[in-house]
Amino acid sequence: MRLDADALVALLDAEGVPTGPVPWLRHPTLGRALQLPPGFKAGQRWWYCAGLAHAQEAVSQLPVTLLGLAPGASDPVTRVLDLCAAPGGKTAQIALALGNRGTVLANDFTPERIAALQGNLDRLGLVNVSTTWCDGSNYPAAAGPFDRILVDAPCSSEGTLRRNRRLVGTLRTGDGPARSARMAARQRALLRKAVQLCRPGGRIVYSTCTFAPEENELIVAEALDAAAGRLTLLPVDVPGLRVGAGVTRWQGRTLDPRLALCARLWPHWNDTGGFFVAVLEKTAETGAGSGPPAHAARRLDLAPEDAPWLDGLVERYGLPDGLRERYRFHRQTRRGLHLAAADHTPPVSPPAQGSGLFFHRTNMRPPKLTTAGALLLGPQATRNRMDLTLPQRDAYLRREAFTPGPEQTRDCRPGQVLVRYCGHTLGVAVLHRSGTLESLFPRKWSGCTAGG
Ligand SMILES: C[S@@+](CC[C@H](N)C(=O)[O-])C[C@H]1O[C@@H](n2cnc3c(N)ncnc32)[C@H](O)[C@@H]1O
Repeated sequence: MRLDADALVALLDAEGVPTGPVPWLRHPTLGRALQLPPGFKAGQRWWYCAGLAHAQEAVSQLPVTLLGLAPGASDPVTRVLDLCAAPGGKTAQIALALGNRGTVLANDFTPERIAALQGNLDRLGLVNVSTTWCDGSNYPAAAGPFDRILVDAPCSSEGTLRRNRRLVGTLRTGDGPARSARMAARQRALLRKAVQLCRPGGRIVYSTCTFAPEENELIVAEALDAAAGRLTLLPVDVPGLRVGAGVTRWQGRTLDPRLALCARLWPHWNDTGGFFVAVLEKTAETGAGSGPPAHAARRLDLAPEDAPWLDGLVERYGLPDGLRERYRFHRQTRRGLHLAAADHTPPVSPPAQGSGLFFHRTNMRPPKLTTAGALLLGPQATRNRMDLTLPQRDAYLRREAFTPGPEQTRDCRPGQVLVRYCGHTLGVAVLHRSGTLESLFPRKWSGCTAGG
């Protein structure tokens, strides 16, 4: 989030949107979360498009809070793998909890879902994430080891029944056990891989949004068995959250009693979706040898021939010196330039789909700062920026052209300018010599056109 909770409450208050606290949800770096009214469509609001905040079901925020991402200096967390990441709500939470620094690898199996994930990361200005496209159960060992791994596994989604009524029909067909068995094979392989990739002393959180023990406790039980005492199940103790114990008897079988430490979230207990979560700590290496080797890092350097692109942007918008110390600028594609956190070190293998944020499109004339780049760098710009009125803001988000007043354009030369509303950057526009302002707000982001 680009706004802290108090500033967001004030903004929502001014728009007549009531909010309440989520008493059990508080993170040392992220602060507190807000409860929005039922059915509220955050994705259509201007502040959402400007990347000021993100909306996510409350219970879905639990796994990341249990990863323990802000431990003391003696146990620094800098490398995190999100093995089943798309569309990226939890990745964003991880990246923000690390203070937009370090290295988060966000992996998924489905390319279209990776594109949605990248869209969320771009909107929120997250520069410490590389995305990878792999079957998580075959994730290359060369990428590890990781301090923390989240396995938010694909599942039969029974816990989403409250907001996904179509599931009722599916559940009535009675093929639940067969579906769970299919899912379980994938979940088992994903958790096994996570155990392999985690460093000794590191932590793995396994979660699903389903109730079936075959997809939950039985998967964790197999991981504990395979680890032969070198994996510890930690209790889930979240003040203010009522948590059910994991099942230890199922279909006439008595299971490992430690499984009671897993957490079941029943919808009627905390007014949330249904959820399952287990927190595992790797106490020593589980396989033969001394553990996964340190990964080979990919270089993210700005080629000398690309430096003028950056200089041009700094000049146009009056950006401060020191950007090169703050970010690693680099070219991943012919389309343009990316930037990543200075200490972001993605591995050579698997190759990243994207590292950091695509900020400057250089394959067009004139080149263009992307909207994601504008949202990130805009607050540091000192010229060629323009403040919009409320009707102009909505016209801009609807990609409509309009003519701003002379007092609005005083600070701007014709060409590309940054547009802002209430001090928050919205994106890029072209100020024509005729005085017309042409919106360059991306069509694919215009779920936001309702304004409000
Ligand atoms: C529950 S969703 C993840 C939700 C995500 N963590 C979030 O918070 O937005 C499960 C994801 O796992 C992905 N998936 C399924 N099988 C996979 C596999 N073998 N390897 C990696 N990802 C997989 C699916 O494409 C899906 O995006």
